[in-house]
Parts: sequence; C-alpha cells; structure tokens
Amino acid sequence: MYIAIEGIDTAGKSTQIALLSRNYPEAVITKEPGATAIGKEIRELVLSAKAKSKKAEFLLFLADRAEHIKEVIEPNLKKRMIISDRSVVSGVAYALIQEEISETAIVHLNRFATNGIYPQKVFLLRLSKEELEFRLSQKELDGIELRGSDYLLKIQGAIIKAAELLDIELIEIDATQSIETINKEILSTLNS
Ligand SMILES: Nc1ncnc2c1ncn2[C@@H]1O[C@H](COP(=O)(O)OP(=O)(O)OP(=O)(O)O)[C@@H](O)[C@H]1O
Ligand SMILES: Cc1cn([C@H]2C[C@H](O)[C@@H](COP(=O)(O)O)O2)c(=O)[nH]c1=O
Repeated sequence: MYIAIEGIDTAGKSTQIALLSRNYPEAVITKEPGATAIGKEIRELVLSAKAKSKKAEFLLFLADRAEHIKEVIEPNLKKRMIISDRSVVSGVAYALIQEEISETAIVHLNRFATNGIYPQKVFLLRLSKEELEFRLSQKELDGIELRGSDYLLKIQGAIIKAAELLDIELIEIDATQSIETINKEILSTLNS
C-alpha cells in the first residue's frame, strides 16, 4: 500500500512519519520534494524560492515528482508498504492557489509526471491558525514558509480540493491533538 501524510508546513508530518516508521519497520519511508539524487538538488532550488515564474516553480516540483515515482514508488509499489511525506496532493494544492495554470492542466500534468500512480490513502494533518502561527514562530523559515500563515491556510483548503480532483481518499486529522493521539488515529484507519 502507498500512503501519504499531507499538511501545511509544521503540521507534524515528519513527526508522524517517524512514529509510523517504527510501527511499520519494513516500510519504504520517502518524501517529496527531495527523495532522489536529482530531487535533493531540486529541493534546494525550490525552497530558496528564487524562481520568479510560478510556472517554473511548478515544473521543478513536477520534475522531482516524476523522478520520485520512477526511482522510489514504482519499484516498491507491489512489494512494500510506502509511506510518503507529501505527494501529488501537495503538488496540485500548491499549484491551485497560484491561479496561473488551469485546474485541467494541473491535474493533467501531474498525471503525466506520475504515470497516474497516486497514494491510495492520504492523511491530512489539519492545523488551526493559532497553532500554525505558534509553530512557525518556533523555527527558522524557508522561502515558502516566509509567504506567511494566510498563504499556508489557503493551501490547507486547497489540499482538500486537490484530493477531490484527483479522486484520492483523504482522511482529515486534527493536528492540534497530541502526537500520540494522532499516531493512534492513523493506525486505526490503516488497520480498519
Ligand atoms: N501534535 C503535535 N503537537 C505539538 N507539537 C507538534 C505536534 N506534532 C509536531 N509538533 C512540533 O511541530 C513542529 C513541526 O513538526 P514537523 O517537523 O513534524 O512538521 P512538518 O509537517 O514535517 O513540517 P515541514 O513541512 O515544515 O517540514 C516540530 O517542532 C514538532 O516537534
Ligand atoms: C511537493 C510540493 C511541496 N511544496 C512546498 C511545500 C513546502 O513548503 C515545501 C517542502 O518542504 P517540506 O519541509 O518537505 O514540507 O515545498 C510545493 O510548493 N509544491 C509541491 O508540489
């Protein structure tokens, strides 16, 4: 099974993935962007937010995704549990709010990059504005996080729309709960 943990920056994705890696020691743990050799270079480039063109930024994330699917997801899809920090759902959500590329093109280009391979279940860790602003105040912000909490909350809404457009099952979880409670909610869905 291929699953993804989604949510805006600081939602707790890496924290939950660290716990899931203990719950599923045989699983392939991966992430977007930056899981492959080329992906690491792309990650550095996109997080610097140097691209002036939103289309260029979108295409860089797509290139990372295409390489990730070919190098990590496809070879393991039938044999192993795959748990990914972000997925095509982030790709569609971040592009939707730029409003520079049509919905149809966003979905079509993501299908092209992924060969139509999408996670079977996606967990959205949902943050409140207050908790998001608190967590952002506790860290050094990258170029994308510097766009601010209103921008990130719009992305959170767009994640729900992206899952609908891609026809992917989305399980919403209140990310302000304790780390252990969230882990239990994810496990109970996976075991049901
Ligand atoms: N349920 C929780 N309650 C309180 N704090 C949490 C919770 N989950 C994670 N945190 C804290 O919030 C911060 C961000 O968590 P984490 O790095 O897991 O988020 P992320 O979604 O992976 O972020 P990013 O997308 O920015 O990499 C960390 O300091 C982490 O310890
Ligand atoms: C996949 C994807 C990601 N982003 C953004 C979201 C985050 O701000 C960064 C990734 O950082 P993280 O620490 O790994 O969460 O990139 C995006 O804008 N578009 C995408 O397709």
